Amino acid sequence: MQFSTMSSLSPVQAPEHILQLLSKLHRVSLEQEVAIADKGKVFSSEVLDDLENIHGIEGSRNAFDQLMLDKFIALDADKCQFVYQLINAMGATNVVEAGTSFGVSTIYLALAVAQTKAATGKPGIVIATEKEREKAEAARKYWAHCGDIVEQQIDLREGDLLETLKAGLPRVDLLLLDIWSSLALPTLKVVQPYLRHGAVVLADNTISSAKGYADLLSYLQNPKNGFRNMTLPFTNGLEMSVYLPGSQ
Ligand SMILES: C[S@@+](CC[C@H](N)C(=O)[O-])C[C@H]1O[C@@H](n2cnc3c(N)ncnc32)[C@H](O)[C@@H]1O
Repeated sequence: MQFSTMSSLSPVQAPEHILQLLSKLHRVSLEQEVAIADKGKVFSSEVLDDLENIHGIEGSRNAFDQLMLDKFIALDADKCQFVYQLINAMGATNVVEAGTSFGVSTIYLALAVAQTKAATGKPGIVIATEKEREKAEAARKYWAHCGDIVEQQIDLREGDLLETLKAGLPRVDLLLLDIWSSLALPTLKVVQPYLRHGAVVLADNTISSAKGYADLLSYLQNPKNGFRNMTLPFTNGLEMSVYLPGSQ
């Protein structure tokens, strides 16, 4: 199979049709966010606050879900490339993605896991999660367009991830939290028992959404929970924590 790189600055190696799809999907995602968010980027806690002013606490959650139903809210391309690099650097083969949407970041995770599996000979899987049936269906179509190299690496669990991640997880090398901020800590607590020593946990937008992530950040920063934590200076922040229980 012929592999190309996204651009001279991207580390991602994949067949040309996948790189073209990724560029297109990132573009659509950014256009959607500019159209609905004042800051040109969707931060779930801020959008929810705005909707609460219109619909009240009760109605805002439903209005938020409706608004997000056709939105990608994809992880930024540079962050996706970083996760791809990290998976290859760690030799990570078991990855959990909390929040899959239309499956853009998942494609990077799958491409990287295909490579680490080939390099290490270990088994592995990308466990993806999405509660909206329509989004899951669309994600599967994009992955099918990518082909076996992507499709075969993914176990998509449809439904509420606080339920779907409760059982059947392997020893997890990397957890990507790309989910509404209020769900990040509950998700981490579900996955934490499966994290291997040295596992990496990433969470998106932790600078811009520091308020929404207050509980997650204080949990990660409390040494008794086993994490060593830092904020990477990507746009809006990307939290990187390494799970090293017993070493504090
Ligand atoms: C920020 S988007 C994920 C974007 C994706 N990682 C990407 O880069 O393309 C978050 C997604 O999480 C989904 N989600 C929200 N709550 C969920 C839950 N309880 N269980 C599973 N998925 C959920 C939303 O429907 C939304 O599609």
